[in-house]
Formats: sequence, C-alpha cells, structure tokens
Amino acid sequence: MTSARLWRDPVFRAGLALKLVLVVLLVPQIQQQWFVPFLQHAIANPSLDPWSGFLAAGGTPMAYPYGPVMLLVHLPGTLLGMLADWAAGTDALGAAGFRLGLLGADVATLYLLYRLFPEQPRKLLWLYWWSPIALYVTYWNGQTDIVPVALLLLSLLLIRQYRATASGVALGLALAAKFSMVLAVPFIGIYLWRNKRLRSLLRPFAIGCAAATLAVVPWLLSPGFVSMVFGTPESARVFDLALPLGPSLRLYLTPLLYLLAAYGVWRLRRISFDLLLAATGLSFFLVVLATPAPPGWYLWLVPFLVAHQLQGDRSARVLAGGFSVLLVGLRLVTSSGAALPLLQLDPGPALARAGTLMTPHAHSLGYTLIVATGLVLLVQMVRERVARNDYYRLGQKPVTVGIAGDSGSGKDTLSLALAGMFGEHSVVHVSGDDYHVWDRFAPMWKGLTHLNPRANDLQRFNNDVLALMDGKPIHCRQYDHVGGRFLPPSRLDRNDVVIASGLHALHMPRLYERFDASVFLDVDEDLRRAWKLHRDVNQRGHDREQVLKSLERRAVDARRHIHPQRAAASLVLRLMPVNASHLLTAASPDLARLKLLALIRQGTSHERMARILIGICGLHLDVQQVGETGDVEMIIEGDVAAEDIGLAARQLVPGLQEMLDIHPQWEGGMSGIMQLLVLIQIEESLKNRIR
Ligand SMILES: Nc1ncnc2c1ncn2[C@@H]1O[C@H](COP(=O)(O)OP(=O)(O)O)[C@@H](O)[C@H]1O
Ligand SMILES: O=C(COP(=O)(O)O)[C@H](O)[C@H](O)COP(=O)(O)O
Repeated sequence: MTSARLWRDPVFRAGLALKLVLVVLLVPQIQQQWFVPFLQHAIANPSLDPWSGFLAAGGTPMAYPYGPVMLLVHLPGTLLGMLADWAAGTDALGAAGFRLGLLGADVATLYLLYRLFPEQPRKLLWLYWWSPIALYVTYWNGQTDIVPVALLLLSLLLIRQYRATASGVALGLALAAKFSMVLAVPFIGIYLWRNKRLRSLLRPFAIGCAAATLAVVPWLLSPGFVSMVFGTPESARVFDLALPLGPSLRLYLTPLLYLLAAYGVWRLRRISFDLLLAATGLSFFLVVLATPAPPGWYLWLVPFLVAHQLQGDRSARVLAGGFSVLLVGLRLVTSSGAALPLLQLDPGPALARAGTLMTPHAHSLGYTLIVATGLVLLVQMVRERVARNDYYRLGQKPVTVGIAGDSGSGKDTLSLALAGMFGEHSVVHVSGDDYHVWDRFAPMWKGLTHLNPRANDLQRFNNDVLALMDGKPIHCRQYDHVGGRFLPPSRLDRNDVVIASGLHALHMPRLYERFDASVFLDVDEDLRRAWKLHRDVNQRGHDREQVLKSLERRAVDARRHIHPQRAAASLVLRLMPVNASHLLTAASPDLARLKLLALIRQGTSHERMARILIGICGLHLDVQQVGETGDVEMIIEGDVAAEDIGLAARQLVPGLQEMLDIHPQWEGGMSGIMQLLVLIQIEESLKNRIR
C-alpha cells in the first residue's frame, strides 16, 4: 500500500489546511520569546557554537535547550523565512518559517506512523493527524518535541526492517536533538539482545547510535551549550517525585519506576516488535505521569497512544480521548500559548486569568484526574499490548518439534532444515542416537538392534527433552557416527526452539503429546535403504555388506518399534522417488527426484496451503480428506525454488515471521515443502496454546 492514499485522503488534506492556517495565524509565546530569537541570532552570527554566542550576547539560558540536530532541523525554515523578511521588509516570516519546519516534522511523523501501521490509514489520520495533544503541543504551545519523536519513530521503523546501523544513527540523531529520547535506548537494546535472531544487529546499531551521538561531543566542551541544554529546570523535574528518607536522602520514584519497567521488559525473554513499541510507550508514560512534565513531553506519548488505539477496542479510544481532552484543557489555562497577531488577538491573558481563578486544589485535582486516566491507560496498555500479546505468551515457552523415523529416513536432514529457518542460535537439538546404551563396538549389538527401545536410554531422552521444554539446561553425551564412539558429555542450554529427533522420538505419550509439531518420516523403503546405504558407506565408514545385513536384521524391530510411532505423529511425511528407476541411475540417491505424500492430522490450513503451493510455488497437488477425523492427505509433486518457499512462508504463517531468523535459510524442493508443513503445524499448535 503506497502512502499516496494517505496524502489523497480528505481527512489528511483538511488537517493540513488547518495546520497551515495555524502556522500562519498562531505565534506561540515560547517560540517568540526563546526559540526564534535564538535561531535568528545563530543565523545572523554564524558559528559552530551558537549557544555560547547567544549567551555572550545576553540571551536567556532558557532560549534553546536543544542539541545541534534540532538546530539543523529548524535552520532551513527559519533562514528562508528570514530571507523572505529581508526581501519583503517584514519581520514575521522567520518565525513562520520556524513553524513550517515543525509542520514538516509533523508530516514526517504521520508518514512514519503510516509505515509502522499501514492497515488503517483513515483511523491513523483521525488518531494522529487530528490528535488534540499533537495540535496543542506543536501549534498552540509551540514546543518542538515533534522533531526527536519523528527521529525515534524512524529508528524504530528501521530496526523493524533490520537496518541496524541506520536505525542506530536515527536514534543517535534523536538524542542529539533532545536527549530525553534516551529513555527509549534500553528498550531497543533489550529487544535486540533478548531476541537471538536479532542479536547480531546490536553491534551495528550501537555503532550507528554512538557515531551519531558522539558527533555532539565537541559541543559538550562548550560551557554555553552545556548550561543551555543540560542546565534547564525541565530535565530536573524527573527528580521532583521523591520520598524523603531522612534529612539528606530522598528516594527518586520516577527513575525507580522507569528502572522497574526496564527490568520487567528484560524478564520477557523474547519480545516482538509490537512489545518493543508497547514497552517504550509504557516507559514514556511512566516518566511523564510521574513528573510535573512540561507540555512538550506529552507529545512523546502520542505515537504510542495511537498504536494502542489502532490495536485496541473502543474503550482504548474513549480513554485516550478523555486523557487528551483533559490534558489539553488543563494545559490551556496553566501553560503559555499563542497569540494571533494577524487578527490582533491574544487570548493568552484571558486564559492566564482563567488559570489564576483555579485554586491550587482545583489544579491538583485536575492534574490528578489526568494522571488517573493516564494510569488506567497504562494498565490497559500493559494488559492489551503485553499480557495478551500472542508473542509474549508464546515467548515464555520454547517451540518444540519431535521427528521420528527409521534409520536413514531423513531425521537429521529435516532437523537441519528446520534449524536453518529458525537460526542455529535459536535452536537446541537433541538426537536420539546420543542415548544409545552402547557404542558401535559393544558386543551387545550381536543380540540387539539399535531400533530396540531396550538399546536406548529412552527415559533419559524423554526427561532431557522435557527439561528443555521447561527451559532447563541438560547435560548429554554426543554419539560420533564417524568414529562410532561417545564424546564427553556437554551442556545443552535452553533455547527458543527445541528439536528432538531420533528412532524413538515419538515413543512415549508424555513426550510426544507436548510437541508443537510431531513428525514421522515414513520414507519409501527402497529410497530409505538407498539413502542409508549411501550414507553409512560414504559418511560413517561402514562396509556395504555389513549395512545390507544390518538392514535385514532390523526389519522386525522396525515394524515392532519404529513404524507404530506413525500413529503418534501430527504430520506423516512420505518421500518417494518420482521414478523408482532413478534410484539406480542417479549419481547419488540424494539426487533422485522426489515427490511427497503428506498426511496432516486434523488439517485446517491445507486449503490455504494448497492455493499458495499451486499459486506461488507452481507445484502439482492432489488433496483429499482421509477418514472421518479430519485428516488430510496431500500428494505434492514438482520443482520449487528456495526463494518461492520463503515467499510462501510469508503468506502462510505471517504470525511466525518474528520467530524465524532474520535471514531464514529456505530449502528448495520437497525439503522446502516439509519446512512449510512443519511451520503450519507449529502455528496451529501455538494458536491452541493461547486459546
Ligand atoms: N529430503 C531429502 N532429500 C534428499 N536426500 C535426503 C533427504 N533427506 C535425507 N536425505 C539423505 O538421506 C541420508 C540419510 O539422511 P539422515 O538425515 O541422516 O537420516 P536419519 O537422520 O533419519 O538417519 C542422508 O545421506 C541424506 O543426505
Ligand atoms: O540406527 C541408527 C540411528 O542413527 P540414524 O537414525 O542417524 O541412522 C544408527 O545406525 C545407529 O545410531 C548406529 O550408528 P552408527 O552406524 O554410526 O554406529
């Protein structure tokens, strides 16, 4: 969806017309007294340190408590206005140019919000473009917080696009505009660190942010800059809410609440982008509500209020509307506003008088009502955006996949394909081979085959997989198929995805009932024998005759102990050669063209999948219901490229995209189809988790 529909919307155009009128008519007092004189002095006396120059010329220290990026944003409009003033012999266009710069930042913020929430452009326009708080703060009160807010939203949009360096630079510029945006830094850092799939982005993000922020360092050496930007009474307000703990000790509650919020987000383990937005918004809410905040700070809340209303129900909009009206209403009579010189109007004194008529008790009551409404919104945001966040509830437990099948049926191959989707960093893999009771050279194998449960420590296998499902680490030894020996035990830590594969992975109900996807590889027997023979001889150093004898010896145990697991699987995958003769003629059995017969237990997404596999992947499908239990059988043939599998995945399981690696390794051919089938099983299971 292009943004053209946004600009063409009459709600946008009406809002733009209104804002252009406000830019022409309204001259906010704080701009008239502080910001514009500072800009004009900086333009008239070009220097790298206009802050010191302004103070040296007797300017007020309150005039411009902002960093160099804010100055850069304000310069063009003000300069053009001043040039127009010079040409026209007037003196109001410089200030109007300053206000036009803010309107530009306002439009940029709207566009960034549209890119973040493209689903409901009309609702976004009403909620943001006509926001009472945004209109009041930027056009009536005249604060310039819209600039750092726009840069912060740009940083968030870029990080969602995995453009880490650019995102870091945007955040650094936001800090260099108004340092208060530092409140968002811990949450973005937690988001990148706690999501293993994003952890690699943390470094480029930090470098980008540091580079942009450090560009401000030269100004930190200027006493004028430091006193104007960091010495304002505004920044000290976060310490106003304090508990006296003695004659010289106070407990600062606002920083305490903020740190607790940051810790709470840290404890979430994995957080989705939506949760990042909610957490950042919550932290701004906490600071603004717990502080006698200047009007400009309320603008920081607007993008998060908009997100909450877009994703929430009517109660969210009613609450946010009430909060906005109360806030603007109180601020109109307690904070400075704008004059209308072109109309010879100045409502300032009348509003100020109305403010003085309000007793401190009434003012406090009004403020308390605003904070109360804000806190109810905060609780609603925590409940709606966090506790009910699907990703949050899924993030508390690993995704678990069980893969069973006879020797050589493709368990390890499928496990690797699944790990390629999620990212090895997010997967812990438990292999049943590591739980053989003896190594290759034990005499016991004369009487037992590996397929016999008694030859495997299945109790330990099940307990270890269940432990990982519960987020606990395990210690297990690895079986080395090249040497036929066990390697020393090693620790396997919890992870976001648990893949348990093995001859007996679906052997015990108390385990297989907990898998999000339980797969049985029911490969065509000739294909499996060809694969096993080729692998055991070429990769495991077995003698061909030995492998053939082993296959015969194992046939009884395969029927008795392996095949019955088919009934426990939610997904039975039967790979078959398209042409059996290929097995004999292909250079390697791994290269034989395959087709796939998939049995999906209680399949509900198979029709959607069939449409996409035919439409996007160009495959040939035959789908039919099996029996009365809703099982579906799908025969899939054809060639499909890995990138088409990725495209199909984005269509089929959009809700899982944040669980996949940022660059998922999709497979081509039937392996890619099996990736999709397992993902659909996982999504079905996760939906049941949160029902
Ligand atoms: N989907 C597949 N396409 C082609 N070859 C495969 C496929 N799955 C497995 N193979 C081949 O079959 C052999 C056995 O696979 P493997 O994953 O080791 O089976 P298992 O782990 O069940 O013993 C390997 O050589 C592998 O290359
Ligand atoms: O049956 C299997 C299981 O492995 P897989 O399912 O991977 O085939 C193997 O033959 C045994 O693990 C012995 O391995 P080795 O022959 O290396 O001693």
